[in-house]
Amino acid sequence: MQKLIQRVQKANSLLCVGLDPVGDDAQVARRLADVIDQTHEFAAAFKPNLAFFLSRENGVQLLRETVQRIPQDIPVILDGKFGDIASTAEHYARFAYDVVGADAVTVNPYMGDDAVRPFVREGKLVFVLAKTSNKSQYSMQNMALTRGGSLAHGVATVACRLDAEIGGIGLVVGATYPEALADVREICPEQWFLVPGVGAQGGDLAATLRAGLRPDGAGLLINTSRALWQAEDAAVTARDLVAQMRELRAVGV
Ligand SMILES: O=c1ccn([C@@H]2O[C@H](COP(=O)(O)O)[C@@H](O)[C@H]2O)c(=O)[nH]1
Repeated sequence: MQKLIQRVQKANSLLCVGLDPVGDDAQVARRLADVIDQTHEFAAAFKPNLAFFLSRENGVQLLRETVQRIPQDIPVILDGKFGDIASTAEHYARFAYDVVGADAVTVNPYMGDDAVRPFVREGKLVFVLAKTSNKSQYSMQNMALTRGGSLAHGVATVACRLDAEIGGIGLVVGATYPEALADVREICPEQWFLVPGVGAQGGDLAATLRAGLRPDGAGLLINTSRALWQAEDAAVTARDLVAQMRELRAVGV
């Protein structure tokens, strides 16, 4: 958490650079290095997506090398969407933190809080999927709870209660549903949100910041992956995004 706060302040940025590498092995290694080198100045965090590494031979090695290339003061969020019973989750946690060297993970909380707790460690941050950015999320996440509100609201309530109890919990909330983002912010006023969906998925940056920024102008990590991977000049794309964020934060969106 401290590392994240320091990085956000130092870079004056809320940009999370997503690393979803596609292409043949030689291209991918080169492109990963280029994207990291060109964007790290603007990055509040990096988010490698585990699936894109596991789908290639030597993917774990490539992931470790990728994390090692990222400057040490920039948090790395391993987007694995882990979610299994505690005894198994402990092994995922060891993989993410001890093998890969990540500072944070994403976790699917469907199996309950014992699927989340093993990831909580001193200095680490666990982003729990609450309201995702994909179109079909509504079939699960809009389900009405008997006590009122939706399943997404229920998850947010449990996540920030868990944060109050043990600390180190953030939430994943997509940029594609700003009204839902505002609802989750109301339920969890203090927590950090990892917000994917700006870029290829069409999420609106201004609406996202308006809905989710905390009064201190922080609390959001805005992720974009394909838009940077495919960019002709990733540095320019990252710099422009960060410039927009700074402007919007300065005028209090
Ligand atoms: O709700 C979610 C949770 C995670 N993701 C992941 O974020 C990136 C988004 O990539 P873009 O290319 O910027 O669309 C990707 O790794 C997803 O698996 C998400 O999109 N939505």
